[in-house]
Amino acid sequence: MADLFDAVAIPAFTPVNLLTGFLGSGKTTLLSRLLKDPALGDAAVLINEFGEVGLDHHLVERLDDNMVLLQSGCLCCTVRGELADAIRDLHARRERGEIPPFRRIVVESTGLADPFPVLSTIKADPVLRHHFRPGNVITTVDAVNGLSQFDTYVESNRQAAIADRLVITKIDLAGEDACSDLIARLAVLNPDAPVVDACDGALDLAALVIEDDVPRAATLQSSSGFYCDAQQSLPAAGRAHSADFRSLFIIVDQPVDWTAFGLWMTMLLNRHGDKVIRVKGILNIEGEETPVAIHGVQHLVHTPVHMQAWPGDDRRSKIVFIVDGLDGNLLKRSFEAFAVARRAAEVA
Ligand SMILES: Nc1nc2c(ncn2[C@@H]2O[C@H](COP(=O)(O)OP(=O)(O)OP(=O)(O)O)[C@@H](O)[C@H]2O)c(=O)[nH]1
Repeated sequence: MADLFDAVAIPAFTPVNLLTGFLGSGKTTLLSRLLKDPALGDAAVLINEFGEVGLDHHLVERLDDNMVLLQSGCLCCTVRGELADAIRDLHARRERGEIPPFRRIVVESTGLADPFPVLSTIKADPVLRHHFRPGNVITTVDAVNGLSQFDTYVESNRQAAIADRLVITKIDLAGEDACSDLIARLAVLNPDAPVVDACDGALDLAALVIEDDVPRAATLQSSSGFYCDAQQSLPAAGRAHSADFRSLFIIVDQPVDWTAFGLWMTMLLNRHGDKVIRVKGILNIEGEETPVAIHGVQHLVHTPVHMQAWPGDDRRSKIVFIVDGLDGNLLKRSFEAFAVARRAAEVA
């Protein structure tokens, strides 16, 4: 196997790119696009998720030895050691020729991660610092929810402030005019980083990641001038996380009735969207061969996506909720009530 790999020159210091951005802002979507770019075909990927169970590595729909899931906690607090271990392990396996000789690592952090400790892990580790170096930090910012997230969550400010590239997502939903205040805020948080539109068809994805290349696409500018109250928008010091985030995980054994589920989720987000910061899941829908991925970000319900195949043998539906100040039992009871109501309707 090593013969196949010999031709690829491994850089003296392999860059480690951080892909960050608040919950549901489009990191995994951008990662999937990045990995399809031939210029990034030789990247190893580390994915970290907040919550008991990770789904993102399934949603990326690329599974190989160079894709590693860092689970069970947040990269900036509980799994920092795991990050260093995972990079060391990739390095050792590359040295032994056991995996394709990646020339870059892309780390997708949780939507709640503070990027500073993540980056310092690479610099501080006695082994890693001789073989790896920090690459560009790419931060996704949600055009629909971004401004209110800056106002509410210190994490999103830190993620934007450290970026080398700021990628605004969901402009297709928000409209360009609605983004000028957001762009103005970004100009205060991080005046040096180019701000680009994820939906821009001309966007050079590889240039987001590869250092020294300025992304080829129109850099966005605010039409309303660069006003912003810096005192409000800059990160506050203090706790690792700005709110009492909890994750909740529901598994459903039986195939789900799509109409009833859609109704339940829409009602949940209408009523509690301020507290349900993120919902994502892979559902086994009655009558469908392949799974459907669902996404909600606060009050916003995204269009469901039909996946090409089941990621493994487990055909149960799995849904992850990240809530801020919402009673998890209430949510579970509401879901059970929905399931019970459905069973009653089936019997009738
Ligand atoms: N319309 C639209 N939807 C988008 C865009 N970017 C992402 N989305 C949708 O937003 C939802 C969340 O996207 P993800 O890529 O999973 O977001 P994430 O940041 O990885 O989420 P977490 O890992 O949970 O923090 C999905 O339904 C995506 O399809 C965009 O530019 N336009």
